[in-house]
Amino acid sequence: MSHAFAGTPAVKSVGIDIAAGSFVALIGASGSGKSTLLKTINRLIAPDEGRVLIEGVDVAGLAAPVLRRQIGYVFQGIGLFPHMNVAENIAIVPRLAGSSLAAQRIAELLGLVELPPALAGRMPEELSGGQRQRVGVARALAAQPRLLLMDEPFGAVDAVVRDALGQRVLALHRQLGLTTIMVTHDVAEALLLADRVLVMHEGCIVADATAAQLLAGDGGEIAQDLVAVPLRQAQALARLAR
Ligand SMILES: Nc1ncnc2c1ncn2[C@@H]1O[C@H](COP(=O)(O)OP(=O)(O)OP(=O)(O)O)[C@@H](O)[C@H]1O
Repeated sequence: MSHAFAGTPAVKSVGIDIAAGSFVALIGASGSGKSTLLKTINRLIAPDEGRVLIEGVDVAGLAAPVLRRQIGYVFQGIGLFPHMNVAENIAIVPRLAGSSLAAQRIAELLGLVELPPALAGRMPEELSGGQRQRVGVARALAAQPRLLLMDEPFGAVDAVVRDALGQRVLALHRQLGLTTIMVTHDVAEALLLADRVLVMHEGCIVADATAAQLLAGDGGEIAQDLVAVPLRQAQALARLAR
């Protein structure tokens, strides 16, 4: 599958097969094509060449509401609607598909991301950055999707919140039996959460490995350059702690 913007290739003949139930992280330098690849899955971008199949069905042939119910999407920069309260934000995908969410279901979704039900009536501006990220995840899960796509879901929060959110998403991935694909700039996060790491470089996938394989030195030079950064930091911290 390929996609170019005004003649400039962003994704070049990428072919991947993702097993149901896996947690895949997509890492790589800025501009390497991660978001473009992710967006072809829920048709925010249509590939110029090739197809995206979900359980054998070409997404190009699915009606938008069907696709949105199947795929939860956590936007880069969260993207909560500022004029809607938390409950309305969470209910937006089912609403677009013509159904509503009961208050009890909103409370349940807030519970999944460890937020109190009382937050349902708050506006996004009245939430902390971490709480907004959690609402973004709850919204993505509202239509009970089987596939969860996340584009840099934990940007702009401190390391402690980021770690807690990552762990929560991993727990939900397991609990709900999701297939999860996450774009992240944080290589340590990718290694800690994902059972498969794809490394993109200039529109191509240059490595496809498990965290253990990458940490053992596999995956090639570009992958190893990325992995070296958190490894060096971890080693330096371990030395300091001695
Ligand atoms: N809407 C667009 N119009 C034109 N070019 C675009 C558009 N979106 C992305 N690109 C270009 O396509 C290439 C891949 O972008 P993409 O956003 O997929 O990269 P990325 O790896 O997700 O980057 P980042 O980590 O910075 O989010 C880049 O060169 C980018 O400038």
